[in-house]
Amino acid sequence: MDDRAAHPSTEPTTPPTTQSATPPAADVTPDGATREPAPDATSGATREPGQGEPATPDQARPLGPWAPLAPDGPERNRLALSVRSLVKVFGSKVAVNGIGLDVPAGSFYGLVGPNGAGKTTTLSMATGLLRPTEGSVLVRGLGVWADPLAAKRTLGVLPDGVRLFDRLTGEQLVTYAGLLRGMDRATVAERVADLMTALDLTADAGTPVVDYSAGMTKKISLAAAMIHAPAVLVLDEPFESVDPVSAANIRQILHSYVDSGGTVIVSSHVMDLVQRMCDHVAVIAAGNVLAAGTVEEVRAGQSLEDRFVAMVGGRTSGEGLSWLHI
Ligand SMILES: Nc1ncnc2c1ncn2[C@@H]1O[C@H](COP(=O)(O)OP(=O)(O)OP(=O)(O)O)[C@@H](O)[C@H]1O
Repeated sequence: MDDRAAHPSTEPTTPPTTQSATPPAADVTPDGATREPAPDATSGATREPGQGEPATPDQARPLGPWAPLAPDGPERNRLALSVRSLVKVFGSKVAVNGIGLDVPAGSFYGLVGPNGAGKTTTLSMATGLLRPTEGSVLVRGLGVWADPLAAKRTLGVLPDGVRLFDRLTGEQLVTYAGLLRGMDRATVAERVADLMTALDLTADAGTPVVDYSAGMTKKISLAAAMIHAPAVLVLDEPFESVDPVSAANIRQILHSYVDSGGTVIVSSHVMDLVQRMCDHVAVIAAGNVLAAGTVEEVRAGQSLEDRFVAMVGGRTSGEGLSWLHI
């Protein structure tokens, strides 16, 4: 079944993304607020502890203390994420080469690209985990690097390859993430129980995360990213190592979240999954956006996988490995 058909996006179609010549964002330090951000238990990044009133989980209306963005407002207010001329250089390596992306609010947005394309680097800069060499990022109109505390309040992030406080149990880790977000203990306890059930982790709630399998670790990280019901979820490879039943449950949770007005940005290598699950997609290769828009626009009548291979190239015949043939 086509997941998207069952869960249509709440946002009108937008034209394919174009690069922009917007000048780089100022290299601004946190905005002079009197409170220092607390270390983040789940990602090692800094996050702001104070939050608005926690909301009651309710799939019929927005989950968090954020209002849906007005579909008829100015363009920057209709975008959950807006990336302009983003560059990241590591020594002599240009990992991200002037990327521009517009993610409509209320969309389920896929980011695809070959290994080393720059997806993780882009998402890390978009969520304030990695400082860009150049460029600007707005989350719901708030500058991630100009106004990091305000921008990060609206984000839930599942980073790739970032250490967790894995001596905590799964339950403790997610509880800690909720408390860092300034939520009250009763609400945190309620949501932790809900998340453990939804992600099939209840039986392992008391197990240290260091003893979790790769898939369980992915799921507990996802729970920590969702506990405060953020407006925008940025998930780097959320389905990697996750079993098919858990993956279906997670997809259902994410679709309900999008239906309620939330935005999901997800990176994945599984084209079929992205085609079925997402309503928008961007193809990245060698630090550049090759195509971006609705899934229908980007795949242009082909399967997303065929379109991806045609755009990205790099297929080899496997010749030269004759020694492997038995
Ligand atoms: N800290 C770093 N120092 C040096 N080079 C880096 C660093 N992080 C990433 N790179 C390089 O930047 C490029 C993009 O890496 P990135 O992890 O963003 O790719 P990706 O698209 O997420 O890849 P994959 O699909 O394999 O996860 C790669 O060539 C990588 O080697």
